Amino acid sequence: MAKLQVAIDLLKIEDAIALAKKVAPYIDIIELGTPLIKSEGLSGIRKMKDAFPDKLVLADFKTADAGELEANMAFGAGADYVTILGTTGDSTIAGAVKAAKEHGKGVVVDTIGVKDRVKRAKEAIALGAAFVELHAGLDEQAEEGYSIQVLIDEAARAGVPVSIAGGVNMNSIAAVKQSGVVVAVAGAAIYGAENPAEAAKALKEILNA
Ligand SMILES: O=C(CO)[C@H](O)[C@H](O)COP(=O)(O)O
Repeated sequence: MAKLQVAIDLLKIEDAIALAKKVAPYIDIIELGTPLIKSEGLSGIRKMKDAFPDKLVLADFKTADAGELEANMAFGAGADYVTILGTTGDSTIAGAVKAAKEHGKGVVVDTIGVKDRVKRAKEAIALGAAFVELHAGLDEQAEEGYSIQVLIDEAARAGVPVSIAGGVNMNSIAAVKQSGVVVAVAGAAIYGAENPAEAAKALKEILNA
């Protein structure tokens, strides 16, 4: 069954933890978004893990270099997963995987900016990534003509464990599930909802159906 990951793109850890408290019953992975980590630092990861010791916590570092060092920083602060950019060289991913193995944690490779996401996903899994995020970032989503369908089609033919991020919401979640993802990532559809708990519950119900 696909997991539900909430991407928390807020800037204050107190707000992020308050949101996570509302949605936790329906969420498998709590993601500290890149802006949140830049705003709050490693202590934000520690605070989130301390508040939710039974949840998987993902630090969306989007690391571009020094993979082993940065992954060690994330895992040392309590993260269960760290993201590494797929546009980096293989050695950066391999370094992060080495750190993940030492900590018993996982690396997620983020395909933001990658031209051939399916090809890179296969390479990243071969390097030891836990799963690969087929991702259209906030800027790409804002571009004219963007459709999450591209990611859904790629997930269906990837043949390796992938998540989808970039516009997962009530309109797309059924197709996202159908594509065979291991994780569906929802940010604005949850943190921007009038009732985040209801939004997370509704997404989770479709994933579980
Ligand atoms: O990592 C991110 C941006 O780089 C976002 O958290 C991710 O794209 C989620 O997007 P959305 O709010 O559309 O669900």
